[in-house]
Amino acid sequence: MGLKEYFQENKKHALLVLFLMTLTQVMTTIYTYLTSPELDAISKGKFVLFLELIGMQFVFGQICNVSFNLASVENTKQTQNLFHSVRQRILHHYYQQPDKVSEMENHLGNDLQIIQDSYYHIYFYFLCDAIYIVLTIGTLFTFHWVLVAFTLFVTFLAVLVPKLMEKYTNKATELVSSKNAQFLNTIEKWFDGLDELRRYKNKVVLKKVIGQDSQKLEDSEFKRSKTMSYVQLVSSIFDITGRIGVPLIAGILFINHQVSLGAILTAGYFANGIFWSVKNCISNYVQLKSTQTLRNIILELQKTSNEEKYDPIDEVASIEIRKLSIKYKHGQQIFYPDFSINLGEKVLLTGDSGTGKSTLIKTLLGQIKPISGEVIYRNFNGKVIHPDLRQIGYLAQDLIMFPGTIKENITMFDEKLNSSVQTLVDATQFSTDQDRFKKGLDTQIDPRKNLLSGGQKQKVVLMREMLFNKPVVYLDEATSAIDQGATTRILQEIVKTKQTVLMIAHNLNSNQKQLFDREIHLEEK
Ligand SMILES: Nc1ncnc2c1ncn2[C@@H]1O[C@H](COP(=O)(O)OP(=O)(O)OP(=O)(O)O)[C@@H](O)[C@H]1O
Repeated sequence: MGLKEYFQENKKHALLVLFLMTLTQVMTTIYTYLTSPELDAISKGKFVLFLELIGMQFVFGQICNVSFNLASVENTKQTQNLFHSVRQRILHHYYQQPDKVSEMENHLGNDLQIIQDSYYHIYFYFLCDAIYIVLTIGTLFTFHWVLVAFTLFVTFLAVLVPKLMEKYTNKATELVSSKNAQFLNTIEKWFDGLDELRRYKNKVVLKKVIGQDSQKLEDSEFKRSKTMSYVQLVSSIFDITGRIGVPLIAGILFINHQVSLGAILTAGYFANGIFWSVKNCISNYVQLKSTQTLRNIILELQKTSNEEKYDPIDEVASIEIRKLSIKYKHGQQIFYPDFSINLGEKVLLTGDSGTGKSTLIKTLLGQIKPISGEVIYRNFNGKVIHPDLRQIGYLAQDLIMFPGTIKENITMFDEKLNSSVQTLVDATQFSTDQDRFKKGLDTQIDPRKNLLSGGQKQKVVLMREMLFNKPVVYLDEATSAIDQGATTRILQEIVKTKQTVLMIAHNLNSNQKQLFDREIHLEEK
């Protein structure tokens, strides 16, 4: 992510910014240059010419002022449009490959802010300075070539510095980003359990872990700014040498009658301008380069969002597991018996706690990779297929609710489905629950607050599942908090469908169990 993307966002607009920048610097150069004929005019007693030159200087100064501010505003507009597109693409990436939320937050917040402040914002001033340096060095030629040679020599030395420091500054910026990600990650993990910490009055542990990561983040920020300061220190040495050197050489040339009196003063102004700009360019270049790794990461995130090719989920005719075993990092190996589930079958999965029921479903969903054996999905011809496992209906034990009304949580915000909701309310016996809320199904839900009871949440998510009627559905304790009567009614609805269903449940009575085609019972091995 860099200048290329900046231009691609809106070429015409980017060119306008470049034009306004160049105009600003041309006007600044002329503005400064006019000091020389002004001084020559006044020293020769030509007062009218002197006034005319002052008038011209005023006009050029104003044009410079207007064009600079316009360029700055237009640059912000272009950058913000680009960032909007980048945010959309990053969101798309995480939508397809849901990694950790804190990682996405870090990219969308902190990393984009670093790129904004240390790249696009800086680039604007970097280019302004670079254009100014080229123009003023060119103008120095009109005085004497020795001035140009000296300026180029000092500039060359000054440019070498950031090249040599690049590796260190880049590393320092990366460190800030990774420490920030770690900090957000810690906050996310610990704040989920905030109520529990309050319950046990354990603020100390929270302060300690957050404090440790915050300190690391602070240290990395300090290290980065220390590295940047060293670069600035070295470039200041060249800055002073250049500013004093140019008027000194111009003075010697004046004594030798090779330049006019006005040239000494103007060359001095130019030297100030050039070396001020060179100093800025160097520290800006270091900042620009320091964001390189980060910009590459953001660029990659935007690229990897291409959809993989999957077989449609409605082609699944059977699900088979063979010699499957799973092992968590610090856990025991779990072995599963071979079995297959055919199209439309309703299978109940039971077993003691910890025998690996939830793990099996996660493996069927491709969320966990087995250490041996395989999960095979086949189509109607018995051919192995690779369906998009994210399209399978899945009710995890942790139910996902969204900020919206109860109805929207059932229809997944698709208003066209509103008319089907009432049938589902009857099928899940949600009407008594619904009556407990003043606004019924239009009650707003805040996922962070427990407005709905466990059973009510399960009914809402079950209604969502029934409404979308996915060909394959995995249910993990989806009715565990629902009363027996409603559970029977819901199961009767589920077994009526054509869906292929695998359901984990431990609290079903024998009548409810009989609704299933068969039961697979897992045992500890
Ligand atoms: N993320 C994890 N990391 C390490 N071990 C895990 C993880 N998740 C589950 N386990 C372990 O794997 C084993 C199987 O867990 P799983 O949740 O699949 O069992 P289960 O049969 O669904 O249990 P329950 O009926 O209590 O929900 C357990 O011993 C558990 O401790």
